[in-house]
Amino acid sequence: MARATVTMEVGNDGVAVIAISNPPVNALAIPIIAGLKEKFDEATRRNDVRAIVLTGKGGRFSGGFDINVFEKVHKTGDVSLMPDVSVDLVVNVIEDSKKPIVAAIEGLALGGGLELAMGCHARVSAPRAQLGLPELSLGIIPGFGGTQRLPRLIGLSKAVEMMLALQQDLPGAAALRPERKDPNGSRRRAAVRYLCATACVTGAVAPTLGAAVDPAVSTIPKCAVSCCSACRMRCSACAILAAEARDFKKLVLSDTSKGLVHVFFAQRATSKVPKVTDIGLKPRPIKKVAIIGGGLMGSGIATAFILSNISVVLKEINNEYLLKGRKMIEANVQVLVSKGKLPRDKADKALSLLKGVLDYTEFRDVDMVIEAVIENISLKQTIFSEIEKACPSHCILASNTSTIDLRLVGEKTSSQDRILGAHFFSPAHVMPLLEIVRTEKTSPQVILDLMTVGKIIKKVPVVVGNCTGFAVNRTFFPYSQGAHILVNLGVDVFRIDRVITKFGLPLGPFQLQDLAGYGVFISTSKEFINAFPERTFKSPLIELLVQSGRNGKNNGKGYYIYEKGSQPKPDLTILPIIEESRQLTNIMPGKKPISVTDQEIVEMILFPVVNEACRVLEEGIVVRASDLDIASVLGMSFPSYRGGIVCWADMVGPRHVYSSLKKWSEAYGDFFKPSRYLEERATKGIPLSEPSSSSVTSRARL
Ligand SMILES: C[C@H](O)CC(=O)SCCNC(=O)CCNC(=O)[C@H](O)C(C)(C)COP(=O)(O)OP(=O)(O)OC[C@H]1O[C@@H](n2cnc3c(N)ncnc32)[C@H](O)[C@@H]1OP(=O)(O)O
Repeated sequence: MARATVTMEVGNDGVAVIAISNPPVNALAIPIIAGLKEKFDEATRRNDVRAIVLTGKGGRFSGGFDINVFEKVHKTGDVSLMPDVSVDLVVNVIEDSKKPIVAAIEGLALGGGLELAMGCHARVSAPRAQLGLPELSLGIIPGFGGTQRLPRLIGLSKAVEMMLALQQDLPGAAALRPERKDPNGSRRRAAVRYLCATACVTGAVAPTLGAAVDPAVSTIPKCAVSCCSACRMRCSACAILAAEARDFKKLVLSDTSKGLVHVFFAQRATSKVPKVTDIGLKPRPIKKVAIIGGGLMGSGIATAFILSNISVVLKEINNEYLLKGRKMIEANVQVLVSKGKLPRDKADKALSLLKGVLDYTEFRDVDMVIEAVIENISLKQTIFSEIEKACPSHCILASNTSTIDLRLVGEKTSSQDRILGAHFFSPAHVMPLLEIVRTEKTSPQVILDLMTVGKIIKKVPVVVGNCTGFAVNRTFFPYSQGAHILVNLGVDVFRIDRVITKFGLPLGPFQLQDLAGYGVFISTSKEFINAFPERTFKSPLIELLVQSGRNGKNNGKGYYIYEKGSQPKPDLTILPIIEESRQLTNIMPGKKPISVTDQEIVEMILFPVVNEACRVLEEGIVVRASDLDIASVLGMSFPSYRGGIVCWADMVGPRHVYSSLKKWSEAYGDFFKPSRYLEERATKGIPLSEPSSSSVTSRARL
């Protein structure tokens, strides 16, 4: 591993070039901060140094403060692990230096990296460099003076936009002109070449922070904005910097930051799959993809590929279906154009990469096929036998099934080594998760190829094992089951949805069922009842709703009424249907509705999900617990600031999860029965996320 160092070279012209070297992103690790102080002190002392340039090696200025330090603070609770950079280095050493200091920015200057640059007397930036203060995506505010210096340089409103990541790309040559005459003007003029940064300013990440939901999250924007306003009011510089540092440290210790930092590392860990990414394989290029089935999923998948410049052959069984598929793809692309996210010429180029077909002739030179037809085993088996013959021998044969065992899908072929699941989430061109399902026969090369092309189409691929519902749907199956139990125990449907959205999920379980359509609920329920009969609850509610002519959003009538142009409204005419369901299930103790708090509603719905996650972990369906976290955030929209399902359960405490489930299983049956894994971890006081001694190692060691 390359060593983190800071170097200094002094030229004959008297310019000292101080360079940060900490690949891959020149993060400001503790030794780097110490090294910077040392080199700046030396440059200040030396008589042969007349001016200083601060830069980063390897084409990147700096990706900011070392996020690993936050992780250590979260583990230890010791905030003193973070050095005082704001005053100690940026003000006392850099800003107050008698010698002019210029930051030379290439590649990226993010977070603390940009803050260092802003402490310099001037900045020179490559036009395409990525500048941003993305701290909010980690649950914190900038802590090295960024809330003060950025507004001075680019104005308050742009600065706030950047910090809140409301505006991802400011115009390319947006000059970051000083808002007012700077008191350090003489030193600035003395700088060798004073240029305002003419950079492509990018808030690096557009976090979905759910600020309206979590009080801890909403304090972040408040802190950032109040620090910026203080700057505007020209409060004393030291007082403001102290306030910024205090708020920064307070936020670092919050659960929100813990969750978001965990998600940052969890997402990156998904790229490391033992015996796939660490055995020297090189990904093969995927230039042409065939998609079978132009329905909602198939057309979404096709959209994702053409938008990333990959040619798609879309196969349907007749012209009518083909036309429907094409129209859906065109509509997907058009939405992006209308929202200003895609220029018209790029949209036309993408659509030109789409070719509709009714037979397999075009399959002769495709690199990958993704089957996206209805969930029917024999139909899928026939298709896989046909594509095995029609495609070249290197071609990857993938299925977008969300539940069917992949060994069955490929049973009638002799190509099991190149068969795997490519499970996209609806809408496939929008949702970022790609669940890659491998069987014990899938070759590592094929997994690596799909991971690579998955990233090209801007997905986050998570490799999982083969079982009913795979990792994500299996883990979250109890989500709707728990909600149905609660309703049949007498809890109000709309209250459940309200409580769950307040917790941070975008939709409650019943609105989600309305959105997905009841057919999906009925067919997946069947699969799970077959696979796990001892822990499924058979609610008659959906069938009663179907009998009453409802099919959710599809026909405008479900738990809610859907009318064009207005928000879904609770439909109180379903109350007698719910009553009928309660009569049939007859699970209310003493025939009276149970009384529960909002917290109990959340826990009775989400603890069974945690319980299933425990089984998924025990069976080794995922490589590491954090893969389930990222899958829950990106596939099921679990709030990222809670860190994902397992991380959240560890924060809540496995003991509490276990004892609650045990109590409910005694009162309401085996659906709540704690799994062996949960019981063992809760009893021994081991976090659910900790790898078992026999399982693969954690992110840090991979
Ligand atoms: C006090 C200050 O105000 C506080 C701060 O500065 S907080 C930090 C602010 N900076 C950030 O949030 C930037 C975070 N990083 C990123 O957004 C992206 O990594 C990037 C745009 C810099 C580069 O993206 P990309 O080229 O796709 O590489 P990516 O895979 O994300 O990262 C490469 C490696 O660098 C690591 N890394 C990136 N930024 C890091 C950071 N600031 N600290 C520590 N490690 C970092 C990643 O964990 C990854 O490690 P791995 O290879 O072991 O998994």
